[in-house]
Amino acid sequence: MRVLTPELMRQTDRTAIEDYGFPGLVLMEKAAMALRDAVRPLAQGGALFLCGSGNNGGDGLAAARMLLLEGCPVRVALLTSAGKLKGDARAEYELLLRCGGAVREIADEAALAAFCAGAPESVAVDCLLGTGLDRAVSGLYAAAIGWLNGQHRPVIACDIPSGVDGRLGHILGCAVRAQKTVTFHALKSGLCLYPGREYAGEIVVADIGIPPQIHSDCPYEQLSFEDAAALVPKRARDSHKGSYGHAALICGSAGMAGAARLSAGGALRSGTGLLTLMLPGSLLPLLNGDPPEAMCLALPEKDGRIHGAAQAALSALAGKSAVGIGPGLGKDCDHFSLIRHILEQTDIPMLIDADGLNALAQDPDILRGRAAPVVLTPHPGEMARLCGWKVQDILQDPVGCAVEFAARWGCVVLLKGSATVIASPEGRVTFNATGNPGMAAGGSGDVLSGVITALLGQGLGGYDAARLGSYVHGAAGDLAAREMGYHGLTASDMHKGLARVFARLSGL
Ligand SMILES: NC(=O)C1=CN([C@@H]2O[C@H](COP(=O)(O)OP(=O)(O)OC[C@H]3O[C@@H](n4cnc5c(N)ncnc54)[C@H](O)[C@@H]3O)[C@@H](O)[C@H]2O)[C@H](O)CC1
Ligand SMILES: [K+]
Repeated sequence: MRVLTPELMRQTDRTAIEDYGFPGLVLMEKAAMALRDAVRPLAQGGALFLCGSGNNGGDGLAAARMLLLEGCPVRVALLTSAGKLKGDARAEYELLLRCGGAVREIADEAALAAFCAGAPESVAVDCLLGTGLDRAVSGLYAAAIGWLNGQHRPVIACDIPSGVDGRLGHILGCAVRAQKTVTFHALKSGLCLYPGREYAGEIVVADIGIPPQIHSDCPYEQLSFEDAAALVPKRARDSHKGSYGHAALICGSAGMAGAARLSAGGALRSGTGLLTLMLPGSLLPLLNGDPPEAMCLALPEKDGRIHGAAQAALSALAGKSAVGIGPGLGKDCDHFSLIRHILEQTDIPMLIDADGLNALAQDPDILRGRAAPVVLTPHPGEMARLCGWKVQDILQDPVGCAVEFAARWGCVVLLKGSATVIASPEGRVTFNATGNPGMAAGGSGDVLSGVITALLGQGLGGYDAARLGSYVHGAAGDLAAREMGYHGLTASDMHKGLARVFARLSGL
């Protein structure tokens, strides 16, 4: 599913109008119909529209007319003088008046308060600001947003909740908290990132007739269920365990044997044909053959951590189809050399997580020039150590950070967060839409490492393994949360969820 920035949306709009000859008013009418359809079921007691000075307001004026003509009581406030309306918004204003509607021009906060006081309508519609938002909201618009957020009837947002930056999802001053957002033609990146995503409520993407081929090369996307299903490795009836790869996980240390088990469960529930855990030998009695499906190999260790193990690991990696390194590894000065040896001396697709990333941060230059896929799965703190950005700056612009690092070092970056983003070396970006706050707990990332390593081992490219892995991991957490809730959800609960998600994606 495509995701656009406001800038790309404006270009798309312009191409549809100027190159294809779509009248702008036709697009606005289609947008208004989709908005009307979302408002209608809630408008038994009438609908109150708050409209701004641009085309977002124009959509609202058109939707108000459509509902009025259906017999629905509507009241419309315009937060500018009608004389200042331009183009299609002006045309919609005149149509509304000719169809018997009334529009109250609101010049100040007192007029707004008088208009809104005791409003009888059962739904409010936010058509104040859309993709044209270009500065922090203040004054009259801020008062209107404050009123919408302070009252109890549901709010439907037109295109994007007013005050949410359509690109980065930031709140510019203040923003509308909507129950539902009807967005046009494509998702906007600001609706995929927090806090914008939360302010939007349920999101509906409405087709307004713009040909899909315009900007079909747009680099941003979000996996729908169907997109994810198409990426799942297919299984032929006449296949065997060798057909689905042999994944290796280099993981675990004294006190963190559980990470190895969690990661192993992630790989085993994601279709790997075979799995070998490579661990400090002292951990083997602790694991005690659990999980039974995994083979175990003891690596040299020091103080409970893998140490001096490069040669042993390299020979054990012969014949493996993917390697994941990091879960529960602990910090050891020797890990950097282990990672460098694997990067330089194998062509096995590789995932690096957790303390593997902290080791890599010593010199990410060792990533350069590797032909086989490398997937990094940092959280913002690990990302900061890797790239030198401040955590705060990464949180402000996770896409910019992930894209820059992925392009610079030729790897796939899966930057974790409430909205995980995955960037490819070529500049493609997937926003992950699955997952929930219950997954913000220790061990969740270990499971993800296992999932992605298993997918790499089954032949998926780095970008597809990371984005499908992120999708199924989040969806497994969502399934588990239905049973366990957010507070009681543990990483182990996600293993069975993974199996169920893959079953659904495979049509079973
Ligand atoms: N293909 C489409 O996407 C279509 C989109 N439509 C709708 O049009 C808006 C975008 O319209 P635009 O006129 O470009 O911008 P806005 O209506 O969002 O607002 C512009 C208006 O507001 C002023 N402004 C900007 N920031 C602020 C602020 N903080 N406070 C007050 N005023 C502000 C700015 O100066 C302009 O005057 C899109 O979202 C869709 O809803 C079409 O109708 C159909 C096709
Ligand atoms: K809006």
